[in-house]
Amino acid sequence: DMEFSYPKARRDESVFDDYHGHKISDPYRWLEDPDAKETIAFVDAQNSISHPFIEQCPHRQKIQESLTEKWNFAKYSSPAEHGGSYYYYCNSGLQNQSVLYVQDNLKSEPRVFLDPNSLSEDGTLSISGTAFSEDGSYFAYGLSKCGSDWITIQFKKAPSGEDLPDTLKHVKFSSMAWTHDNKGMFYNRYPVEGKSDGTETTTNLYNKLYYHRLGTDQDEDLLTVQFQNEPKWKIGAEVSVDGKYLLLSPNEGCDPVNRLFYVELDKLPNGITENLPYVKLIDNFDAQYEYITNEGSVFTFLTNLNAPKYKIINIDFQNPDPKNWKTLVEEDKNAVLEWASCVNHNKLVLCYLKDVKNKLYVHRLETGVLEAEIPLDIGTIIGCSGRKKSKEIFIHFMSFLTPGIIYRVDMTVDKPTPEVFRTIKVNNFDFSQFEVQQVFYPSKDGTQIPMFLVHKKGLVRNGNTPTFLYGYGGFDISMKPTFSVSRLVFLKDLDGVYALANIRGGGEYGEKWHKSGTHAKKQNVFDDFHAAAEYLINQKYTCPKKLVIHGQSNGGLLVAACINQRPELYGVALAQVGVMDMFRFHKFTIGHAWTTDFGCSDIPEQFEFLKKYSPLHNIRVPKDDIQYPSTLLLTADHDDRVVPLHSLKFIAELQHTMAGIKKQSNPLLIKIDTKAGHGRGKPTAMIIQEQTDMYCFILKTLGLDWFN
Ligand SMILES: O=C([C@@H]1CCCN1C(=O)CCCN1C(=O)NC(c2ccccc2)(c2ccccc2)C1=O)N1CCCC1
Repeated sequence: DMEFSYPKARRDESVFDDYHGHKISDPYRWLEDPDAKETIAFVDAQNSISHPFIEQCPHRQKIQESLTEKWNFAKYSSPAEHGGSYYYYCNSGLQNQSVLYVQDNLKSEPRVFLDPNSLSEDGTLSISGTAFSEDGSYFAYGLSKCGSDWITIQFKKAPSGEDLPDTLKHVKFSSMAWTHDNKGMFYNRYPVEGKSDGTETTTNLYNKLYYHRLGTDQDEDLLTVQFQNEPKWKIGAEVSVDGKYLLLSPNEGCDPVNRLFYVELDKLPNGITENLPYVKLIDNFDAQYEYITNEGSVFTFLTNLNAPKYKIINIDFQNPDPKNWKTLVEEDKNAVLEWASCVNHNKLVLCYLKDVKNKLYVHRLETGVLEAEIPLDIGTIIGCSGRKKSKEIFIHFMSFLTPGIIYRVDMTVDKPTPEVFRTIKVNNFDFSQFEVQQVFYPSKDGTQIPMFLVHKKGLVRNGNTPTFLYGYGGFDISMKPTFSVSRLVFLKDLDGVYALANIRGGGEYGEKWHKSGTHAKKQNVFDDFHAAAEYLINQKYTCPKKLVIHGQSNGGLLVAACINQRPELYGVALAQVGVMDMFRFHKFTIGHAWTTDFGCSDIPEQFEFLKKYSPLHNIRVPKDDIQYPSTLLLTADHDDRVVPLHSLKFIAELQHTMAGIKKQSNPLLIKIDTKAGHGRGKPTAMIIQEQTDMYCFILKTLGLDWFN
């Protein structure tokens, strides 16, 4: 094992903060300025030790070839009908970005409608957000550079694809809502203050809703809604299916809660103007109200009001008092209602998650009565396209060993049955040699936690199989079975086990499950993950040295907190774009929106529970002969969701703490990519490089040979 000499990073012991009487030093505060020469030098110095370690992997070439070859299969989205034409995404296999195609009908010759690959050499320009006008004659799309959350909105005529000159800048976390006269679109902007290319860390406050009239300049756009006394609020905007209402759903963080205001568009004396007058239908953050459809003034919402697993209610805007609200579909205590869609004028398609498996049902809109189940295999619905006026829907199904099946369902019949519209195929991969099982294991407090295991059939449990454990644990986000070709490399070529732990904080069992992994209960998330590792070890799947843990974003925080707490339990830790400084995260970009899960160090009792697990503030030399696992942090210079400073400060503190400690022979490294962001929109070439890097790190640190 190489004895590492880590780059020396200046420790400024003079920097500290007083948190409610606690003096907390922050010696790497200077790393919070991404443009400082010293920070750039630190990044280069770190890359200059992590690159060679990863590049010198003897199997790198074979790994890259194996990943590239398996990645090279055609990927499709469900088709969606707009203005009588059908649109769908397709990636022929190794294209950096998927291409949007249009065809006159489902059988006719497709034409390229929008090919993002033609817009940048290296594929770092990606589509982020799209919206067709009501009659399908205009198409708005957001373009993101290098994976930043900032987008520039541009427009095309549809279905011709002819470019229009309109360009909307300084857009982030935006709705895109057309008025049904096809004359313009509502969208969100943040105030302009300095650099905004995705490498800045400045906070995003005072989100505003504008209306853009097609054919005019952006500086003529109308500032239609803003909340000057609520800097954290973001304004979700939607136009109702009949075009008569603008629905405003302000939210102030990431909790599934929103207020609900509305504007009757055809009652505006002068049409759309600045400072639209809105009616406050629901003026609290007690619950979420997600618009499904409306019949006149009777609106149908998906809500978690007194229903942590969600239900469907009707609110008549003419009789808005909550005592007049009606439940259309009751909460199901045994399944989470994830989304609902109105199709074929009078049907509701409801998608449930039951023990982390999706189920689809059809109900009557008028009565809420169940009409039929749409039969599906065990797996995940990753997409559904169809609108109120559609007579058919397309469902995109996926699971660990199913790359994708797109079904068409005729919604005009009594018993809607899925017919295969398209099957996504992976060439020369024999899925029959693998199996998936779902197990339930007890966490520290006895809570039963679901976990998926994927591995070759006939696996011998000898306690020595390389195992890859993935988790997230927050923000009401559920980790569902999906297909990943890179995972198959691990299963096939390394004879490994892949484990997906559905730990608390996610949405797998609704709002109670989410809440039980937040604020003062965040430790439950880490306990659930430790317990997953212990289960895999006690059941003889693997041993600590062969156990790889991986998490991204909130999952990067999970991995970092877990190796601080139980370094002896894990062999390799991959913490990608993680949140590491729990005292300061709310100061940067959209970090203030995460206090709904994390809390905030400005509040004394919240500082107390953050202090207990904040990765940056809980690094210490493990006791006895225990050392930190082989650790690789990954981040990128255009990540403006979780700014890179989190990972830079964490690796600096970790290397400082363990430098010179003889027993720490496992490498503690970070890789900072350029022209990349938090993850969304990353081009295929960069994804393959990143997966190759991770596998090289795993192979080298697990001392594994490469089989294929
Ligand atoms: O990235 C994150 C967290 C987790 C999920 C979304 N997220 C975010 O930080 C999302 C930030 C931007 N954003 C909102 O603040 N509201 C969303 C939203 C979307 C999905 C879920 C929750 C909020 C929005 C709402 C309405 C209209 C437009 C946008 C949105 O995109 N984290 C990074 C690490 C910790 C949490």
